[in-house]
Amino acid sequence: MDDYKFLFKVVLVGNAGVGKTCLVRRFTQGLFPPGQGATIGVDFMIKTVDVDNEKVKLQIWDTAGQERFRSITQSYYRSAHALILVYDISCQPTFDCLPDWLREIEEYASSKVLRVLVGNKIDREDREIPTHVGEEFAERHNMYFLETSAKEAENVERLFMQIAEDLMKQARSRDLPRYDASTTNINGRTSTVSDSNCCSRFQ
Ligand SMILES: Nc1nc2c(ncn2[C@@H]2O[C@H](COP(=O)(O)OP(=O)(O)OP(=O)(O)O)[C@@H](O)[C@H]2O)c(=O)[nH]1
Repeated sequence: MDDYKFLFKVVLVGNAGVGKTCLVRRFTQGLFPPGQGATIGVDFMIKTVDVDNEKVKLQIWDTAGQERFRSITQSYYRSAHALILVYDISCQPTFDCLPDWLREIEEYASSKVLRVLVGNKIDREDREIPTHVGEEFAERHNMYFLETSAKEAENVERLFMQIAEDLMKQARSRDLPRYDASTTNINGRTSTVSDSNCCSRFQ
């Protein structure tokens, strides 16, 4: 039976090739897929986890990093409870693009969205971005920070579990409205909420 107490929408963004799909696959299926093709548009996977003995369903949206899909992926920001912004610690340009991604997030996502910065591929030996540089960026922009390896399964479980715990805490303290699938529609109105701006997000 598909019973759960909370449903949260988590959206991954970041440059093409930083490992978004691999992070999602690692967490939801426990594998590191060989020869992963680029994501076309948006894909999603579901995983239900236990937090404090409650079932929390995470709907994880994996967006394409390629510029040509940007207008599609932007429409998914709006109803996100959490946004994971990913860069590749061995690829400086993916870090240099972070301010552009933040501008997108500011424009399209709720100001209350939980924002997480992730430096992926820490198994690689050709690191270009030191940990402290990622940390400082995250601190400056009020983001939670973690370095991961989808390949070696490092910190991946921790990343999503931390998000689930934080969102549950917020939901509990702010009495989050019941999630309604129709709220994922960017122009969607729902009868369950009175403020058309907030939908299933935190107030
Ligand atoms: N060494 C290493 N390689 C990784 C890791 N995560 C992903 N990769 C590799 O990076 C490449 C891109 O991974 P994807 O998960 O497809 O990247 P993406 O961010 O989803 O890319 P788009 O779908 O184009 O936006 C693949 O060749 C992966 O095998 C990691 O943690 N370590």
